Amino acid sequence: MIEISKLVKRYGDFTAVKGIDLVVPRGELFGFLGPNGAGKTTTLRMMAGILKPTSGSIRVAGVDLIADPAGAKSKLGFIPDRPFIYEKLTGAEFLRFVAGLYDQKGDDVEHRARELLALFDLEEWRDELVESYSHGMRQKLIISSAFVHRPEVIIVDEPMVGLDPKAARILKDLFREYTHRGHTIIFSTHTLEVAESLCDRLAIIVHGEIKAYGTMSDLRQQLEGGEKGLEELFLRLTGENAARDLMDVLDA
Ligand SMILES: Nc1ncnc2c1ncn2[C@@H]1O[C@H](COP(=O)(O)OP(=O)(O)OP(=O)(O)O)[C@@H](O)[C@H]1O
Repeated sequence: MIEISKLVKRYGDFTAVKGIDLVVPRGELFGFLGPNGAGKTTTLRMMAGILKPTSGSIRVAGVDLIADPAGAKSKLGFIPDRPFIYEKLTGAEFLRFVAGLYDQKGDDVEHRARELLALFDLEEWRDELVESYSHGMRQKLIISSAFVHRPEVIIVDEPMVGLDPKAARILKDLFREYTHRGHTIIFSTHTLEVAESLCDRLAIIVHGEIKAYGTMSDLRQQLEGGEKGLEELFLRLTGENAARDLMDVLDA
């Protein structure tokens, strides 16, 4: 599980994240939604321990990320929105390398790496250098690397970007199975259908603040939305009339 309290991030005079409180329990699949620039990536990167908060606290599986970063990070996997992989490693070597960072090696790691590569149709490419991989293949490899050491919590920034429909479907199934087995996954997405169909609970972030939070039915109640879908709820929170207002300005 992950607990964040009064989390703030300032870049100079600009406050990107304005005191977020959130608890995501064990076994939950949690989604962050929000317009461009809302603060999703900043929040996820702080949760993953790769960006230092200005203030506030983060606990990962009970370990304080600021007081004990190595201890907290040992329980985490992170999938960034822009994958970085060493070009001169093969797919299999990269997975072995990442598992090694978590002090894991041997037959179990090899077995899990093989299964993950097979799941994402990368088996044939396992011994090829990453420099020859397409964007989608790199994305699938980086996703595999977050699962290979079986962390308690996985944090994912826009997981579906660049994946073909088959890989996107596999990833959704993997997320569901992984959380059903008691792990926690937190991800951001712009795909409302993905959020609606996949998340146990979700939060909508606007201008660095959580504006709505809970299950889909909680969100509908908070916004007095009746049976409205996520798209309408989202647009109501984030300003649905932007295009119409622009047309007025353009006098179209
Ligand atoms: N290194 C930085 N220096 C200054 N401002 C930054 C920096 N990184 C992010 N910001 C600002 O913080 C705000 C939040 O950015 P962030 O990337 O977290 O948004 P996001 O919700 O992930 O957006 P998107 O959906 O477009 O990816 C934005 O206004 C952005 O310009």
